[in-house]
Amino acid sequence: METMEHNLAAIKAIAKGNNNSDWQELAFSCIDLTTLNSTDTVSHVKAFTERVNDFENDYPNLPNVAAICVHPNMVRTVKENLLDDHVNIAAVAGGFPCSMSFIEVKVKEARMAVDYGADEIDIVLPLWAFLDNDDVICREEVTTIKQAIGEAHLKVILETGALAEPAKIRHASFLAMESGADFIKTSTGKMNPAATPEAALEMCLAIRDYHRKTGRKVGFKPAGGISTTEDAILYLTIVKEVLGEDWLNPSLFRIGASRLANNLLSDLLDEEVKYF
Ligand SMILES: O=C[C@H](O)COP(=O)(O)O
Repeated sequence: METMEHNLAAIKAIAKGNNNSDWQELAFSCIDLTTLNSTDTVSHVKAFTERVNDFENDYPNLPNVAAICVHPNMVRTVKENLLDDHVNIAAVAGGFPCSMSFIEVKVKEARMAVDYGADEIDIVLPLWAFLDNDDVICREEVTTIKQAIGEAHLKVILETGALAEPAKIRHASFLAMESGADFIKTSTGKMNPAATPEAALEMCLAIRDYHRKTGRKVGFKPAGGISTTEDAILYLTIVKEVLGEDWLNPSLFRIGASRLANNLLSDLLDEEVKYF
């Protein structure tokens, strides 16, 4: 633990030096632009998608976000309206945010989201099983959903705020990766604490060790409560220092956030922007 805190202090110092327009642009291009409210409506999600469509024209010198992330019943609306085919559609599924449903329902929900157009599926590791040390159920659920969604990418949310101990975060990371996760993600954004640099560091160390063991590169997605440019640059810096340059792109790094994009844009353009 002492070593980790020491490493994090060093990484935080490096992150301060990384807060420049190149890194801010990179962070922006890795955003999963998220709307996951119980008040989301079809008209809201349509307007949200149209902002992403307009972005290329309005800011031709900037990259667009990596994906739009919505509830599964809103995938169809995004699919029908999204014009930029470089922007993916991500859906939370599998009984998000608590994973308290039947595996048959979770599989069906994830598969339906893909059928309506989702490229990426974000599920929550079944904490009700993990916290009882039932690794078998955790592996079965992740493996079954992964198989059901075919070519779509699977992100597994560990809800690190509920795990707290570094050893549990590491164990959950390995369970998810060994069961086929393409990304591991910190948090749902629906409980506190959400993403923390400590949890991110532990997860990146697990991704590094899993890669050394298997040769497979698993992506990392911090999410939940990330709203400032400084936060985003710190998570990018953790990834760079632990995993290296290969991970510094949207195919291996995402930031899930509902409030970050405007703040990054404001810092990039040096004026207050409320675009999304
Ligand atoms: O998956 C993404 C998170 O739900 C976003 O959380 P946030 O609304 O705190 O940014």
